[in-house]
Parts: sequence; C-alpha cells; structure tokens
Amino acid sequence: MKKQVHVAVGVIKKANLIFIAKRHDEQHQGGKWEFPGGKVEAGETVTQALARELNEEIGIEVKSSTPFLEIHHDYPDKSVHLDIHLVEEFDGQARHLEGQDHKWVAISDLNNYEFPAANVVIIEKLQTN
Ligand SMILES: Nc1nc2c([nH]c(=O)n2[C@H]2C[C@H](O)[C@@H](COP(=O)(O)OP(=O)(O)OP(=O)(O)O)O2)c(=O)[nH]1
Ligand SMILES: [Mg+2]
Repeated sequence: MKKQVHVAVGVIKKANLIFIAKRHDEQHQGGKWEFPGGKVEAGETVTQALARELNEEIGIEVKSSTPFLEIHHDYPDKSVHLDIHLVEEFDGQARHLEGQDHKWVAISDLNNYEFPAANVVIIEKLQTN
C-alpha cells in the first residue's frame, strides 16, 4: 500500500503577506514551494504538531491557530492528509532553520510560485476570502 502521511501545515499570515518556503530538491515534491509544516507524530494533536514544526522549521512560537482546510490528495507515490491551519498570532521573526529558500508573498502573487498539486485548493481559498 502507498505510504500515507498526516501533515500539519501552517498558512502564516502577516497583514496581506503569506510565508512560503521552497522544498529541497531531494524531498518529496522537491523544488516546489510550500507552506511550512510536517508530519503529525504519534501521540500529538495536530495543533501540537503544527506548533512544534513551525518552531523547528522557521523559529516562531505559535500563539494561536485556526483550522482553515483539510485536504486528502493522492500523489503517485504517497497519499497525504494535509491539516491546514491559519496562523496570524505568533512571536518571533519567521526565517528558515533548515536552509530552505523562503519569502513573504502577497496573496495575489501566490500564483507565480509552483506548489505541489494538493495546494491548489488552499491558494484558491486564500484568494476568495
Ligand atoms: N509542509 C508541507 N507539505 C506539503 C505541502 N503540500 C504538500 O503536498 N505537502 C506534502 C509533501 C510531503 O509529502 C508532505 C510533508 O511532509 P514533510 O515535509 O514532513 O515530509 P518530507 O518530505 O520532509 O519527508 P520525510 O523525508 O521527513 O519522510 O506533505 C505544503 O504546503 N506544506
Ligand atoms: Mg516539513
């Protein structure tokens, strides 16, 4: 059976800007842009996983997050369950601690970046809200 992963994903928003990072070439869906996040580990809630991943990857302390969207997507080699949360309250300066290229992008400019196929719906929802 295909590998299945449950991923906590953060749409980090500051005014009209969203933080995105470029996946390393050797990662699954490598070379594409992503919203930061990572796998939910055994015994963790999604909220806990989100806070841990965003602290490990981009060095922020999440103060609150709200559920935004859940997506189930089948890639040829992997099935993902993305649990996407909006993060508008956090402490610290977002940067990338795992060496990924990163930037703050206007919501209207997200279309200029290549994201994994599962992300299309996230971007549509951000642009219609
Ligand atoms: N973080 C994140 N992952 C995404 C997005 N869209 C999307 O399809 N994914 C997929 C790619 C990966 O298969 C999975 C994220 O898991 P991860 O970041 O922990 O995975 P990884 O590639 O580092 O895998 P691993 O080597 O740790 O096993 O979800 C997104 O916007 N953000
Ligand atoms: Mg990750």
